[in-house]
Amino acid sequence: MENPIIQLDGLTKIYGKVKAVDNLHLRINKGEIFGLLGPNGAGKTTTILMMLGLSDPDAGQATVCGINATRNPIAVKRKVGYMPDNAGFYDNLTALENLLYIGRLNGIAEQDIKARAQETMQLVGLSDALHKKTSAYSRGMKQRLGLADLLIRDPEVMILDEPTLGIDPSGIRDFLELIHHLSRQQGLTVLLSSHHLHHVQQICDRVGIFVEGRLLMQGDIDTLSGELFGKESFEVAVTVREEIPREGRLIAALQGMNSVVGVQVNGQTMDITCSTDITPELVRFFVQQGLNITGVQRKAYGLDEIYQRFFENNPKKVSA
Ligand SMILES: Nc1ncnc2c1ncn2[C@@H]1O[C@H](COP(=O)(O)OP(=O)(O)OP(=O)(O)O)[C@@H](O)[C@H]1O
Repeated sequence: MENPIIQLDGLTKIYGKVKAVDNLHLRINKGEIFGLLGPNGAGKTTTILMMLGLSDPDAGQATVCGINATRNPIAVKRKVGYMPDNAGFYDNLTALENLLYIGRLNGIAEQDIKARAQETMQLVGLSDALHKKTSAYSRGMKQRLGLADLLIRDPEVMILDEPTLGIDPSGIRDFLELIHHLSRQQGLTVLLSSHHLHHVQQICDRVGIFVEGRLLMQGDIDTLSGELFGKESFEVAVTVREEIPREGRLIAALQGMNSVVGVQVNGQTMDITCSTDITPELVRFFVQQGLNITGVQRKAYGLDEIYQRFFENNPKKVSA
């Protein structure tokens, strides 16, 4: 059900001759995790700054939590936590001291601050490192502390600019799971920008592909995949013990099956492209043919393929 907490209507920002953001319309629902994807210079940061009321649009408007961000930036800042890609802390202070400082700056009552800071550190999995100076924190720990910095202010929306940048691969998954968990547990709306498609894919409910200031596609992964791959949405690789002839009765029968779009033979593996997921029917077919299946793999198109296909279809956008 539609329940937009972020509404961008015709949002436009022009720098000289560059339309950094060009007539952007976007709705993000309460509790949703939305991924803003796009190459460098696409206009992601400019959009975020306008949503926070830190940059004035040349046309259109950004409404966040029902507040016009341009007219009332202070009210928006109370509802929205923003983590830039270079969030910094006072290195000579401990993590707890940093959070207490942020809590005070944000007007949290003195008698509540310590308990709130400790509770928030627990939420982000840093309870054991409360008294460590942030100079000794790894990049992954700093990003968790960055989340704590937002959460202590009890936001309704979190905007995270390239949150996984610089975190080692094993830490990225945990960090994204944490964002997902927090969003679901607290009903938090999350907008995150990223270049890392397969990371984003793990947790985003919907994504938008943003190029040269324009949102060119938006939707969940299945919808985007359907739009770009159409009839070739699924690929099933079936491996059998026997060598498969490249032509003949078997291939013709497969090609005649409903929703099969293409068949390719590679030794003992057949790659079958189809418009619907007919994996069970394919398995049954192979067994009926007396073949010994040793492996079945269904490949659904992910964001990497979606992105690649998008730019194949729109070569002009590659230069962006
Ligand atoms: N203050 C500014 N003055 C002039 N041009 C700017 C300014 N800020 C951004 N731009 C231009 O606007 C366009 C969009 O930039 P923006 O930083 O929003 O992109 P981005 O998608 O966030 O990219 P990145 O991932 O590199 O940060 C770029 O062409 C950039 O050069």
